Amino acid sequence: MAHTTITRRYRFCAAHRLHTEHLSAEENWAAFGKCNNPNGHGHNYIVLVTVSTPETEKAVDLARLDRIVGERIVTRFDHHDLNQDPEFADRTTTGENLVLLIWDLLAPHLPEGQLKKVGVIETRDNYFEYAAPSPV
Ligand SMILES: Nc1nc2c(c(=O)[nH]1)N=C([C@H](O)[C@H](O)COP(=O)(O)OP(=O)(O)OP(=O)(O)O)CN2
Ligand SMILES: [Zn+2]
Repeated sequence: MAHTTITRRYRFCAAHRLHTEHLSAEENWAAFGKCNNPNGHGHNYIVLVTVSTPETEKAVDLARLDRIVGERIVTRFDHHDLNQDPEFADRTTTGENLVLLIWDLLAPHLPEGQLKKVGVIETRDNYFEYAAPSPV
């Protein structure tokens, strides 16, 4: 069945430090280099949310999508330190972990099966993505 997809762009600014309590100071530095600096650093994150709808269903309204992403993601992370977020208590604040967390925070609030992909642009050169597994 034909599907249409829409990708909408959101933004937030946040600080983080790549660090894990499971490694020593030296091991953290070896693993994460300058991103392990104790003072942390910031990014202007861009989040790309892709929803897809079969032609027989009504697509999620963009105003509703904005509200969900605003409440669940932007308000939660904008001008915050990601390392202080409870979901990162035992996970490093990598882009890989952030994109998975954003997926997990959004999926339960969207019509079942409509969330297809989440992308996070962290820097000019770093893009992280998680996509729903294709049905077999
Ligand atoms: N596997 C991962 N490695 C790194 C991540 C990550 O999320 N997953 N993140 C970082 C840092 O957050 C860092 O801010 C990005 O580092 P880097 O690419 O070095 O960014 P710069 O803009 O400073 O790039 P330069 O190439 O040094 O100019 C690191 N690693
Ligand atoms: Zn960083």
